Amino acid sequence: MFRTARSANPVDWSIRLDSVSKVYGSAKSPVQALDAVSIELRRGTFTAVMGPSGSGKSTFLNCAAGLDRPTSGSVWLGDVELSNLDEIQLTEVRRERIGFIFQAYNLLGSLTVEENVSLPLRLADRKTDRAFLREVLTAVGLGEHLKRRPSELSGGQQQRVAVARALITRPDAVVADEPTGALDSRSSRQVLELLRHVVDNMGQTVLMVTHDPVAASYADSVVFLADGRLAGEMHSPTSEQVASRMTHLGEW
Ligand SMILES: Nc1ncnc2c1ncn2[C@@H]1O[C@H](COP(=O)(O)OP(=O)(O)OP(=O)(O)O)[C@@H](O)[C@H]1O
Repeated sequence: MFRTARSANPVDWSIRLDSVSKVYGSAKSPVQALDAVSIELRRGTFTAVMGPSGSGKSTFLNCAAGLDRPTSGSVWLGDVELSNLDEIQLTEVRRERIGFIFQAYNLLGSLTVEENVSLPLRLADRKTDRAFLREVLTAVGLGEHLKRRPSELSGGQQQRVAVARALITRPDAVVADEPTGALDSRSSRQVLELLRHVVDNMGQTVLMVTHDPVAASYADSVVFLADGRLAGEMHSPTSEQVASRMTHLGEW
């Protein structure tokens, strides 16, 4: 249903939030995790989300990627409004149109590199395009390790498998929650350069939550959150500028 609408009516943004609020907890003691956040992430751009602890970054990412439903407001993935979807449709959208990268890699230990990467296609009952699989594995620098299992790879290599897995469905957007949080600085740099590469050379849209100003400096723009609200945006950021802005936002 949504596929037809997408091709008939292309839109500029990959992800769009219109006045999204999220309230957790009970009516007696509500926690306003997001407060009327509106933003448009254009296709083919790399956006980092930063903010003090508890400012709503993960909630923002989860709402943007359909992992959580806003209390009010609307979230669009291309021309599909996620709140109009039932749980089955939302699961399908997440599986086929969004690539996920988490801090803990979340690979399946019993599967090889190749099997981990093609798993989203098998789950969606889609045929694996061998040429694209090879292209993606080469892009992440793992073309020589197809038959290895995650335990035989370094943390950085495992995260690059996770990046390949996120790309294999050719999603509308890739969302990454602290993708370098568990990596040393060299492996972090490789993963960030890879995310930059998929934006610049594969036209992907990337949304990344991070605590690290150096990681944020790889993005085209940084969105700052404070107390669940948008607290500014920085284009072509340097790590020094990001660190300085964060210091002004409070403890982080
Ligand atoms: N499931 C939940 N139930 C109740 N409150 C929640 C829940 N998830 C998040 N919160 C609260 O919502 C607010 C925003 O949380 P969120 O995890 O989005 O912040 P964050 O910026 O990602 O934090 P951190 O940097 O520490 O990971 C916090 O006050 C948090 O305690």
